[in-house]
Amino acid sequence: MSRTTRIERYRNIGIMAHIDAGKTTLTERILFFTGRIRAMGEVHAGSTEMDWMVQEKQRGITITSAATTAFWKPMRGPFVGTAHRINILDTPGHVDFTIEVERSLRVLDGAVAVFDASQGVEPQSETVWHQANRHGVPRIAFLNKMDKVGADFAMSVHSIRQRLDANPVPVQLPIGAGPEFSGVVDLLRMKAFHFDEASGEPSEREFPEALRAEAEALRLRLIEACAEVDGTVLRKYVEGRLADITEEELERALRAGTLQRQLVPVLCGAAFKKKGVQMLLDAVVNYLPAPSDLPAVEGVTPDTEVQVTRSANEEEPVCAFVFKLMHDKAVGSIVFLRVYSGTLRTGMAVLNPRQQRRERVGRLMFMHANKREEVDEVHAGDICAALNLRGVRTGDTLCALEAPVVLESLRFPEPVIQLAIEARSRGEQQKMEDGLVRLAAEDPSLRVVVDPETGQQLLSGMGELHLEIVVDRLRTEYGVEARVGQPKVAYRESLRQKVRQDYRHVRQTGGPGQYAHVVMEVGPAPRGSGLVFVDDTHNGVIPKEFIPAIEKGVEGAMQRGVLAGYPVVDVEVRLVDGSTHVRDSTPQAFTLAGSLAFQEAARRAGVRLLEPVMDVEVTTPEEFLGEVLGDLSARRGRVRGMEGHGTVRSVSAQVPMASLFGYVTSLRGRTQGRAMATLKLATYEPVPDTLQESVLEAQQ
Ligand SMILES: Nc1nc2c(ncn2[C@@H]2O[C@H](COP(=O)(O)OP(=O)(O)OP(=O)(O)O)[C@@H](O)[C@H]2O)c(=O)[nH]1
Repeated sequence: MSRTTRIERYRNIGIMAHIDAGKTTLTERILFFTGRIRAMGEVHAGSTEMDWMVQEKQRGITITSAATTAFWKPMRGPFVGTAHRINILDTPGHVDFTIEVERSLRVLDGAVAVFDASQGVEPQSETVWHQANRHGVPRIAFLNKMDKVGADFAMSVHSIRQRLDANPVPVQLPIGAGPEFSGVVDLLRMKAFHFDEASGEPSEREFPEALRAEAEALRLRLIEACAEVDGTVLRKYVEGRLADITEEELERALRAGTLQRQLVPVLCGAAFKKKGVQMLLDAVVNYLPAPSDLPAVEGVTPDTEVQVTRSANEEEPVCAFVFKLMHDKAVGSIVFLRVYSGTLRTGMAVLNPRQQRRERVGRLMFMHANKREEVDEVHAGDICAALNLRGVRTGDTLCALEAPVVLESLRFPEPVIQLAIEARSRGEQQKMEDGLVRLAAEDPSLRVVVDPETGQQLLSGMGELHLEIVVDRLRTEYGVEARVGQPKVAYRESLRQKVRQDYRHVRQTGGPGQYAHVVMEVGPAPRGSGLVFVDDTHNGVIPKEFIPAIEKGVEGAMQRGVLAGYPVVDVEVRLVDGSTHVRDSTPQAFTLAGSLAFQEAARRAGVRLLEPVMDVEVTTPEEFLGEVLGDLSARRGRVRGMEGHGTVRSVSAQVPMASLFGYVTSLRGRTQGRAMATLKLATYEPVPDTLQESVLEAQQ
């Protein structure tokens, strides 16, 4: 079966937004209008198609980004009447699930940024927006909830410009706002459309003269933005021939400007009322890129690390990226793939260079929320799922055997909190371990290690909600009722100063002996550098084959921690001297020597704890501002900024994670549920010495 839709007619998009801006509702409406589902699910009733995991239904928030496919024929614009395949990745808005956003942004080609038109840009939208900038994702903006009291189109556009430092270009102007919201003016065509109350269907109506001046002004702004990217529009604009500028020219310029990320077309509507959704679909096709519009992806060859590219073409050797794993009771492990080049067929052998494994491609399918459509092959541009790829991990590349390539992996966020859990019985122990292995494979922002002292499993993750959901999934999906400790801060350890360490590991108790001797300088390295290991030995005092063994030993010791079992970070180790024994020196002996030498050095250098410090953004009604500020300072918080419009204030502060447990709940309590907060990792800072003592005592 060859491909059914040409690659130029693909749009791989994500829908990104602040919690509650209406992503899930919008996605449901898109699926409705594109004919994939008949009855629209309502988020409240817990019956939507995309939010299908049990926890999602209970919590009404989107945890997993599900992928789904829809077909759309634009009603206007350059592609009018041609069927386009839109692959949609739903992305959660909660900051605890940033890995989900990150992996979606990694594989999608364009995005719709949804905002609540009564709020404008909210803190979480800023985070996601910057993530999208980092990935170079072209965007269009949808100002949702225009029907809500307080909806303000101009304020929202302004906040996109101010807070996101973007270039928003309205292509529509709403007719009415709040309960009076009834339609839009299309600024390219200068025509007015009315949305049917029941069906949301747009139909042309008489131009509202009261909006004429505002519409003209916005159209001029649109033309100016287009003139910056398109020569023809520029010429006509400069010559004052505004009336000669055609709809086609504006469409072309808007598309080019969006693809080059010079501008962001802005549309509006009310997803809940089905208003504006079809026009948004037109804009997705008209302004967002097809895979073939984008530069070829870059990767490196596995051994020689030579740069190579793969373009969105099915004749090229196959290359696909694993962006997500999911475990399914019925079919086992589901691997989500974005195919960048070539064709992947059932039964074909492919290479996974990072794991140095060959894999045979099993069943292939397209996903629609939790339903599946099996296919024999998938092509460049597709987003699909594959079964029975056993050795695969998130961030891996799958490629043709004869043309190996590794694409850049995903960035995994740092965990900030830790939770000890324990099975209630021996019988459950194994079940719990299996469950955790699977959950950690699905979610690379979850780390699981065994505490060597207590034998408990230690989970670390992005926040309280994140770990709460993991424990919940253990119960519902794996039937394990675990005993759960209090959440704790995921500290790190770092060295205070540089020391020289001479370490000789000698063992001669019958049988073959062990001998390894290393001399190294061990000290702190700049933030974020992990382990910098330098071999500075001369004249082969330590043969080259033992060097990686020493590094491995150091790495292991860093992972285990020296002071209180937290990983040691940012270390420079300079191996300067050493010696070997003809018979008794082995890689194992050198690994041990590396590990013990590091531990000894770290103890002498002194270790201090680093604590995660979070960026906290609180949005609160003005009347609670004093209360919120007082509470933040009691939590060792530093307020960094305050702004606000109307009676709402937003405060940004940095607060140590250690004093943030239960913050969101307590904030709600203090403000009658009216203030909201988002937390994300800002940095790691040394714990004050006086506090370090008490943290360590509490550990005992
Ligand atoms: N007034 C109004 N409410 C809307 C509109 N769209 C969505 N909502 C409501 O806003 C709330 C949040 O909608 P969701 O679709 O769950 O938002 P979300 O962004 O997907 O939320 P998360 O999945 O938790 O990130 C729900 O109560 C919706 O009914 C709209 O156009 N107008």
